[in-house]
Formats: sequence, structure tokens, C-alpha cells
Amino acid sequence: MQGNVRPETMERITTPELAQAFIDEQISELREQIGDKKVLLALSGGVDSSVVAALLIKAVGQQLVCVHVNHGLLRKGEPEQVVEVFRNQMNANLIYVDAVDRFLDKLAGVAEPEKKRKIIGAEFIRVFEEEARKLDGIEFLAQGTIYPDILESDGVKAHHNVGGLPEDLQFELVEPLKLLFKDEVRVVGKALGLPDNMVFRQPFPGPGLGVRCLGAITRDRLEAVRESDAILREEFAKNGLEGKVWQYFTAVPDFKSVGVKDGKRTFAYPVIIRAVNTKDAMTATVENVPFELLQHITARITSEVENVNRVLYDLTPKPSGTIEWE
Ligand SMILES: Nc1ncnc2c1ncn2[C@@H]1O[C@H](COP(=O)(O)OP(=O)(O)OP(=O)(O)O)[C@@H](O)[C@H]1O
Repeated sequence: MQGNVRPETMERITTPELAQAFIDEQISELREQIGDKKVLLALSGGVDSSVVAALLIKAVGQQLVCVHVNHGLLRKGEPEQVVEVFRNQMNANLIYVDAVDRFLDKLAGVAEPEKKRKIIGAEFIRVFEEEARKLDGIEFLAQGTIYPDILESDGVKAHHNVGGLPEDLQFELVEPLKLLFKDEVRVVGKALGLPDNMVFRQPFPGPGLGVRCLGAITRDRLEAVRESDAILREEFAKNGLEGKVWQYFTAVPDFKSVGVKDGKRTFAYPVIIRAVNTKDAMTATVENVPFELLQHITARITSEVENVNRVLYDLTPKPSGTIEWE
């Protein structure tokens, strides 16, 4: 495999033809590196690990074992889409782990954001480790490392991906995207036939909806986050804002307010909408969403999502607010 420095002569992958050339080259390099051995991949359904999966399926087929962990904090439809695309359409060797109860039990009563993140990260490693131990003869671990990860890992940020596996599970790494920038990964993903909503997915934090269900996570509020997020995404897509706005999502705080529905008093949660634009995530501005659209989304959320009686729009740029609430 190549080293960790992108050669100056390497052309930026911007067209299907360049993507195909990259894919062909990677397929032969991956076959050479892996031989007849098995490769393990933690497949989140995000862009990076999905493109790695699609490449490896082309290169080594059934020698790739994908593990997808449903920790209950994924967006609506995501675990189903991973199974549909990779197992049903691409015929991948996919292990689907339903760890929802396990994660939610561990998180019960934990309100502190950093603690929540740590629990989610540690539990993910534990689940992945358990699955890895059940498998025989794995010699390689594939990762969706991309070039910005390499650049940032120079002492600035711990290398992302599946770090933290115990010593005896240190596999040889397979990182076919490690010299690519995100826009190139998307072009390659498209050329590999992955669906647009996977390839052009907006950034999603590692702990997923867990940091958008504010404070101690409860199942009712987690469902309210998931359902309201799905409505927001649907409406942004329908109204030409998908792909235009950098990131948009909903959050549900852990307090209730009084409302009224069908002539009866309600006592339910508010949903907060956040929609921001940024170049580098260091600063962000708030999207000027048309007021009529906000009203329409509010009407849908308050009538379709259980346990919700209000919708708020977050008008705060970064700084002083961060993009996520936790
Ligand atoms: N629910 C999950 N199931 C399986 N693997 C996961 C899951 N969540 C994260 N991972 C693994 O951990 C890696 C890092 O996750 P992170 O959330 O930081 O995503 P990322 O860097 O945006 O990558 P991706 O685009 O693949 O999600 C992923 O690439 C994937 O290999």
C-alpha cells in the first residue's frame, strides 16, 4: 500500500472516469494485500465506511465481513438501509447487531454530555470486540480513514475509526481511502453505485442522536428526535434545501411545557430545529429558512410526533452556540 503522504502528482478525483481508474487500481492493490485472508469492517452506513465496504466487496467479495451495530442512536431508516444496500443488493457478508437495549440501558440516567459520549464510544468498542472474537481467521481490519484524518492525527486529534481495540485484536489495517479528500470519496461512492442519500449524507456525530436527545436519554424523547429529524429532512429535501444547507437536525430537551391539542391540555416536549452553514465547522451561520416552511414543518411535527407540543427554531450562530447542543 501507498504511504501516508498524498503525492503532489495525484490528480483530484472529480469525474466518474477518474473514480473508475481509482477503483480499478484499488481492487488490484487490495487483492494483492489481502490474498485469500479475511477482512473485518465496522460499517456505520456513513459515507466513508460505506465506500470502503463497496470497494472491498468488489475486490474480495465474501472474504469481507461487515459488522453494523444498531445502538438505537441512528437516524430513522438507517439500519434498514445498511441491510438493504449491503446484504440484499451487494450480497455482502453482513453481521447486523441489535444492541439497542444494551446501549440505552447503559445510558439510562446519564445526563452529562461527555459521559454520554464516553459510554457510547466504549460500548461500541465492546460490542465490536465481542463480534470480532466470534469470528475465525480474520487478519485485516478495514477502516474508512480519509486524508483529513491523517492530516489531523498529527498530534492534534486521536485517530478516529475503530481505535481502542485490545492488544490481542490488533489486525493489520486496510485503508483504501486514506489519501482521498471527502469530495473524492463521494465521487468514488457514486461510481461504486451507492445510493445518493448515503453518498451525499450530511455530517452526523459519532454518538448519533444520543447528543440530540439532550440530558439523560429516554426512549420517548429519543423517538421524538428520530421522528422529527425525519420530517425535517423530508421537508428540506422537498423544498430544495437538501445539499444547500450544510447541516440540519432536531434536538429534544429534557423539559416539558403546557400546550393544548384537540381542546385538551397537553404537557409535552418541545422540538428544537437547527439549520446551519459553515465552511470549516469552526464558525457557523444560521440558514434563513423561509418562514412558511418553518410553519409547515412545525404543523407536521406537532401533529405527527408523539409527546411533542411545540417547535422552536435555534437562531444562534457559532459562536456563541456550537453546532450541536451537546
Ligand atoms: N453503528 C455503527 N456500526 C458499525 N460501525 C460503526 C458504527 N458507528 C461508527 N462505526 C465505525 O466507526 C467509524 C468512525 O465513526 P464516525 O462516526 O467517526 O464516522 P465517520 O468518520 O464519519 O465515518 P463514516 O462516514 O463511515 O460513518 C466508522 O467509519 C465505522 O467504521
